[in-house]
Amino acid sequence: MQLIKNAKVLIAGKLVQRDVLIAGQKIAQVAENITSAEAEVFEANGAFLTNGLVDVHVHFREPGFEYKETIATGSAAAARGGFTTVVAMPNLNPVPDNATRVTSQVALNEANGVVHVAQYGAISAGLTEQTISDIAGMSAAGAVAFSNDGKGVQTADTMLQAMQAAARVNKPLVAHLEDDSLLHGGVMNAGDTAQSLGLPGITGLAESAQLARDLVIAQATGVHYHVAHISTKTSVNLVRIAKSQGVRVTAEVSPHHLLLADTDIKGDNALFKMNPPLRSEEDRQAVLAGLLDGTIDMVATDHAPHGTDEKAQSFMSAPFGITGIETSFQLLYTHLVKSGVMTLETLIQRMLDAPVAAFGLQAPTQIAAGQTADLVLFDLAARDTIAEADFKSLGKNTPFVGWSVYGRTVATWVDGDIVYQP
Ligand SMILES: NC(=O)N[C@@H](CC(=O)O)C(=O)O
Ligand SMILES: [Zn+2]
Ligand SMILES: [Zn+2]
Repeated sequence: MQLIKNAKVLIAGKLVQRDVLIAGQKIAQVAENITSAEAEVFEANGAFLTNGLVDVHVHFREPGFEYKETIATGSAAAARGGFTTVVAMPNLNPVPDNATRVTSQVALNEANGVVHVAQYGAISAGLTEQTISDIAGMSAAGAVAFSNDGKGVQTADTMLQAMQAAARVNKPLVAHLEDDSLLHGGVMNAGDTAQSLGLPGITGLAESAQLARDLVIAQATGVHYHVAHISTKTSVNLVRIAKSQGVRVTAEVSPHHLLLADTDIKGDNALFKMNPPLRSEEDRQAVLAGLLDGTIDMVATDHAPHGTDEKAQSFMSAPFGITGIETSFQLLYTHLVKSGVMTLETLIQRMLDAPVAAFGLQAPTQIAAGQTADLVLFDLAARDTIAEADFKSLGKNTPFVGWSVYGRTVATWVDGDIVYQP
């Protein structure tokens, strides 16, 4: 048994002192003052205790690209970031695009993850085929949702079939929105910064045109359609309208699209290269407003580790993607909560309750007797400077290195066991 003493938990929007007793994998008791002779005491010193955060969009790279990340390193990074459940994307090699491969991927995640690692199945073979995969078979094999993340679904008929199949198993169909015919080799947001750096731009249309198409098909099929890494003002408006029309749509936004715009890119630095690209300041404000008013349901990091050499290349040739799972809570706590843009309660809703509800995940959202002890303790007063050397992730590719942040992770528990401590 373990006894967490003097934690602060959120009750009706207020931080309230509580002790939490853990027995085995579960919480046994929550009260103002618990004493136990047998339990090992963990002194929380007033740190903030919440259920572990949930990230529905990570890339763990195993199998196929273990030099970028493995399930062990990615999940250790997740634990350090305060996450106890993540959902891993299928852009692997081999791609989990049939029931057999999903079965082995689920087993690999379970064997190597220090947190709960749920798995996406691919919509189509190799992420690019126009014929859809066996969605029902992958669902039975344990896939919790379906996506071709990394690639847009190019034809409406493929999307229609995928949505019909996902609707039949009642699991989310998650869209990486990117119309290849509108890309023209772009590497960053089309705009003044791209102009001045002499780099080819990606317009917001590459995202929003496909989104408009998908929302209409989603309405026709009744599927739960989820927008990955939303990035433009037009997209936010489209989701807002669709919700008002009763379309079953949810959306996620990444920490980097909330905190950065293309105007922050000061030169040819590929640490700022990701897909979708950092957009305009107007877009950034629109996604933030969307997250605040609930049009955008949740934060997801799109943790996308790459090799240091790969990201040291120029903007033209480096791969798209930035890491995020180890820095997201601290960055958003510091720049949204501490700065007064949103409450801690809202941030936790967007990083825990909303993803669990939307994806129907097993993760606990309450600190109460009988609940699974997936917990994280954040010291909201502790200040850190984000440093590469501290990362558990093999990916060091983030432009947030050097940023000053609050909200250090003090400990993370999964199924009652401590899986991270500094
Ligand atoms: N976001 C990215 O820039 N890259 C992701 C793919 C993706 O999420 O589209 C990756 O797998 O590296
Ligand atoms: Zn994507
Ligand atoms: Zn992704």
